[in-house]
Amino acid sequence: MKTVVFDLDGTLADTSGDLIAAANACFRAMGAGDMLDAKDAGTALRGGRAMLTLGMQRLGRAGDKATIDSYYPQLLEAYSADIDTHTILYPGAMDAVAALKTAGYRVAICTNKPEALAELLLTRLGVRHEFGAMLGADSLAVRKPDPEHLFETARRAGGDPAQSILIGDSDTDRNTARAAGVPCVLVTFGPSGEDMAALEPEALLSDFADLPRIVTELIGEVA
Ligand SMILES: O=C(O)COP(=O)(O)O
Ligand SMILES: [Mg+2]
Repeated sequence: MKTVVFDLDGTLADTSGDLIAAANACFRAMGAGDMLDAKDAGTALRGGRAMLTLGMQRLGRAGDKATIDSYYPQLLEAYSADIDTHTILYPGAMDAVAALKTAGYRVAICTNKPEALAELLLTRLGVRHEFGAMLGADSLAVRKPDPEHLFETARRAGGDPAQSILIGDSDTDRNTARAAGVPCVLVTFGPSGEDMAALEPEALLSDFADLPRIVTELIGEVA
């Protein structure tokens, strides 16, 4: 069974606002001010450690890995307390998911967000039940860019891993798909949109309305 596997942050949802707020709560707890703002959305979509690392650089403490490690749990706690205040699904994302399911594809999510947070966010957004499987960063012993994370996501959705496709927004997603030997579609509507073409995905996606057609072109129709 052919499976369309989606990344979450920066692909299905713009989570950057709530992620930045959670990171700033940590910097305030350190006695610093808000170190990140909306212009740091690209860093936010790479996850909590990326945001803490950038803020510590701005504080002139770039090498302070111990502080980053010690504040990471606090960041996750702040984030889970306010996970869907600013977060929105990208326009047309769920219409594309519905169209893919109607066409017979399995749909699933493979994210490097911790599984419990991804579950919470998808449930709050009211869309968890739309996906046949959802694997997070800690669901397996490996995570993206290890291709097994993608393969196991497809399997748990009832799909054939070799007949999957990954829709993502980052070099991690691109590298995962390449290691898996499956096509990759990268979205261009996020903050790093103009950099996506340089990663040479099999297709670029600027509007979710185009996704069903692109998927069929790349992995074929469901028989
Ligand atoms: O939180 C991260 O590291 C990124 O999450 P993603 O894999 O859904 O983009
Ligand atoms: Mg992403």
